[in-house]
Amino acid sequence: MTLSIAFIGGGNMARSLIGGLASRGHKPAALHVAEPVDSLREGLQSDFGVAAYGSAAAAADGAAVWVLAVKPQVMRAVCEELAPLAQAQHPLVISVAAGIGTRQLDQWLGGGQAVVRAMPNTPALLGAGITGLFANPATDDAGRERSAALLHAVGPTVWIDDEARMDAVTAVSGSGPAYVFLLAEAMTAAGIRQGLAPEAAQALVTQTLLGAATMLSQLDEPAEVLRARVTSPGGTTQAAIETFEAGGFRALVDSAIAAATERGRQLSAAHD
Ligand SMILES: NC(=O)C1=CN([C@@H]2O[C@H](COP(=O)(O)OP(=O)(O)OC[C@H]3O[C@@H](n4cnc5c(N)ncnc54)[C@H](OP(=O)(O)O)[C@@H]3O)[C@@H](O)[C@H]2O)C=CC1
Ligand SMILES: O=C(O)[C@@H]1CCC=N1
Repeated sequence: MTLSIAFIGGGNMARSLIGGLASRGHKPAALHVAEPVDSLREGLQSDFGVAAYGSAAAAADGAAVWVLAVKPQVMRAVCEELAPLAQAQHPLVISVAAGIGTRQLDQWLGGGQAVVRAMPNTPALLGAGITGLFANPATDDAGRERSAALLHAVGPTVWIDDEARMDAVTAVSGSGPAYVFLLAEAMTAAGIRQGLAPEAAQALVTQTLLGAATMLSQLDEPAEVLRARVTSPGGTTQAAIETFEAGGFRALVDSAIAAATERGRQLSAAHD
């Protein structure tokens, strides 16, 4: 029997997960979504054939797994609305929200719930995501296996032992695709400034990022070694890398990831 899964919130992240699950053969009728925005709800229905609802309780009622995919700022209100149903049905609850902790989620849902915190990323849409997972003590082995299997449909999963580290997972891989897209934007604009046609610049940048990421994932060699192989002494790459280093590239990346990690902590504290 296909597992019935209710997504509460049908925005960017839910769409990526639903798209990934649907394309990997999960029965669309077993995927329920609650989403207040008409256009998003209708789009999910027409694109993936899921059952879409305007209210969280209608989507969640009877589902074995609830995936909470609303913004952190509305999570408390959503959980408190769902608490009576959670107490009656005790689903496996998986939250993908940045910052919000399992203790908070459990408390807002009325207590005694199996709660898994998951941090996926949008490449899940193409089955190319990665998800960090943390389970609260009320989650049994079956619940851990079930949540890992669900997220594994859209990419590899990594269990994180210390929940505090989930903010670092969020900062590195949850937000990470946006950093790569920013790099793509900047490289494309720079290529155009050097005289390339926009379509050519975009094609060159996209395939370069894909090729480099494929090398990182398929060759058992560290980034540093792969970089050295591109960098001929006194050549073009060296000129670029020296410019990056002189501009404080590594320190900037470090500060950006520290800021994202800290924002996760703040989101938790703000909703305690
Ligand atoms: N986007 C990403 O790359 C990632 C996001 N996340 C996490 O996923 C969560 C969702 O993010 P994202 O998808 O980007 O956000 P979105 O705003 O795109 O999606 C959230 C959706 O939930 C809807 N919503 C609000 N209240 C309710 C409710 N009571 N019941 C059902 N749906 C409701 C929102 O409607 P409305 O706009 O009207 O409020 C919105 O359409 C966040 O907690 C985020 O931290 C995690 C990993 C990666
Ligand atoms: O920006 C955010 O807060 C969410 C969490 C990770 C990616 N997007």
